[in-house]
Amino acid sequence: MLRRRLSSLLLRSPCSSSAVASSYQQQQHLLLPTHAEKPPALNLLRLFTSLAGTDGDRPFIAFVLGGPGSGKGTQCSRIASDFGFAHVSAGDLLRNEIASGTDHGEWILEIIREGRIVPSEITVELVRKAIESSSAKRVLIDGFPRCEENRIAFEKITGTEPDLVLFFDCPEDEMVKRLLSRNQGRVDDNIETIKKRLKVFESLNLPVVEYYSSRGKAHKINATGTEDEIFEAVRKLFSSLRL
Ligand SMILES: Nc1ncnc2c1ncn2[C@@H]1O[C@H](COP(=O)(O)OP(=O)(O)OP(=O)(O)O)[C@@H](O)[C@H]1O
Ligand SMILES: O=c1ccn([C@@H]2O[C@H](COP(=O)(O)O)[C@@H](O)[C@H]2O)c(=O)[nH]1
Ligand SMILES: [Mg+2]
Repeated sequence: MLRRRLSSLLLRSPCSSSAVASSYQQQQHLLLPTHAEKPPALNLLRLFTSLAGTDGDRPFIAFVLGGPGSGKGTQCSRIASDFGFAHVSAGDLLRNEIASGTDHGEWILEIIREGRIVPSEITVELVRKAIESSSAKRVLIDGFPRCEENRIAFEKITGTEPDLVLFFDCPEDEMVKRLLSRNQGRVDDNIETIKKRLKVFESLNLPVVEYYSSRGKAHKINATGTEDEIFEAVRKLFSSLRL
């Protein structure tokens, strides 16, 4: 019974459970996975090894959000080296799944190629495992949660909330310019996919930032200017934290 209830919670299409998502679906339904894209079955019970109960011991968790190309990865590397954080990039975890030829790899690749969001039962599990296997006392989660449904699933499954949410605020034209000159061979760094990622960002990622803003957890950083200039603002914020 419990298992059935939890399965229905987790196996819903990504970001289709909230009011935000359903209005988004009406506008942008082509960007969402179809029923046929339901992932191969996972051992759902494994997902309920939560971080809850270890709350006192759990690391300080910072979610790092921002549009595609806003500089999340670049700034996370610098925070990691200057402030002793482990850097967990949800996008990298998914790309590792593709590269290591897992059961879900091809299916994940298609979703990324189309700029859509991988279902929570995949990403929450990857992120949770990465946090649990890290010995760091401070962890940056880069590029997750991507939508309200991701956020709710993470909080339910891990029994915890982030301590801090960093939001890199960058104009669209600057993000597009950066992505088109990134040159890392990513399947999603082409103008068609970038346009889709920007729509997903605005419709689905931003509500997560708004949610955490309303809880007083989100800190907006102006992500224009040089990497050094942006890091100065980041450094100020992290220096003011009691970590
Ligand atoms: N302040 C900056 N000015 C100019 N270019 C930058 C700046 N910060 C990062 N870049 C470059 O822009 C590109 C995108 O940066 P980065 O990979 O850090 O973004 P991201 O937010 O992680 O993107 P994605 O969501 O696609 O993973 C990279 O080539 C990076 O070197
Ligand atoms: O939580 C996540 C994180 C990422 N994705 C998918 O991966 C790509 C690339 O992510 P980056 O953070 O830009 O590296 C993203 O566009 C999504 O398709 C995801 O679904 N869920
Ligand atoms: Mg990145």
